[in-house]
Amino acid sequence: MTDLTFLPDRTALEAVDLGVRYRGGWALRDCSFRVPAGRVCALVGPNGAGKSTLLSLAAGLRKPSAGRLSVLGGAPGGADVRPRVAYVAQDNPLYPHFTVAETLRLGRELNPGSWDQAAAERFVHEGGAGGGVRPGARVDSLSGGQRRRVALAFALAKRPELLLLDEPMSDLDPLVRHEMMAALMAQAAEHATTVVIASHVIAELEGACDYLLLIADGRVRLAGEVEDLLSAHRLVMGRYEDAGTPREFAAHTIVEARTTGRQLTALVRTDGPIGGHWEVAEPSLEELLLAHLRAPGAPALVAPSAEPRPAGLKAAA
Ligand SMILES: Nc1ncnc2c1ncn2[C@@H]1O[C@H](COP(=O)(O)OP(=O)(O)OP(=O)(O)O)[C@@H](O)[C@H]1O
Repeated sequence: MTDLTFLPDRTALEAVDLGVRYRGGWALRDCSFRVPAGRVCALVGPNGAGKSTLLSLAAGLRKPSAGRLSVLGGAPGGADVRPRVAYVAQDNPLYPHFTVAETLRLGRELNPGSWDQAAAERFVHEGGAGGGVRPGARVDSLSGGQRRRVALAFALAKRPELLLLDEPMSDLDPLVRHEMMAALMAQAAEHATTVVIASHVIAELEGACDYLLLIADGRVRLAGEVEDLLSAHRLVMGRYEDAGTPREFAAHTIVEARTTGRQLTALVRTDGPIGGHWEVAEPSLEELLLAHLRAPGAPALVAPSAEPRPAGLKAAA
């Protein structure tokens, strides 16, 4: 985990009442949250939740229809913020007629102060199990996974303060996926880069991310330190043959309860002990996320570290 002792109060993303409306309706609605700097934040939610919309707002490619978003304390896409942010969209925007070497040369010219050519080349060419990419290869001759590798190299070599990644591993083979995730984590740790990574692959996020933003239907459902969110919940299991809710659960918030035969499994939000005969454990990240995704009516939980501090937004206004 990144040592944050030297980043006491900085904020990477801060949203207050943020909304984006397309023709078909609201893609994001009343979103308020904060992601402190130096975190590796998982951005999770079902298809159509608004994850890509949020990342494109943070990259300055789209304007909010309501509310405000600040990025590294400034306006998204602003002249002082843009050079400090790298964004890898789902479709790997690269120039198709450039070679890989030309693409990296462009990166160096666009980012003269910060570009790390050695890291870019290492990232692109050192493909384990044949995943490396030749410098002379044209971008439009690359496979989807090879193109993704070049796009990630381009973003990492910029040495951004904030790295926004939209489904970065989706078309990579398992070995390259592993290698890329390790490189991302190394970058985050060495340079205290804030990473916001949208992904549906929870196994990939578990262990890598220390912060979580779960959105569903355009609204924030969970936000905060992964550790805090996990410890605010309990997975409760046991035999239960009665109708209705077990009385021991009455003092707690039930996120989701399911019965299989006589076995009841519930995810409960609690800050106190759960009495009775129940087997109680802290959920895994996957159990926490799946229960919330299956229970869209459960109340939202925004941990104190993820609450926006409106003073921080003045800079972006
Ligand atoms: N350019 C657009 N015009 C109109 N509606 C859009 C546009 N882009 C996204 N939407 C709608 O906004 C909502 C959120 O889309 P978004 O792509 O942000 O979701 P997502 O969480 O990234 O989904 P996925 O996991 O499928 O990539 C969806 O209902 C989508 O149909």
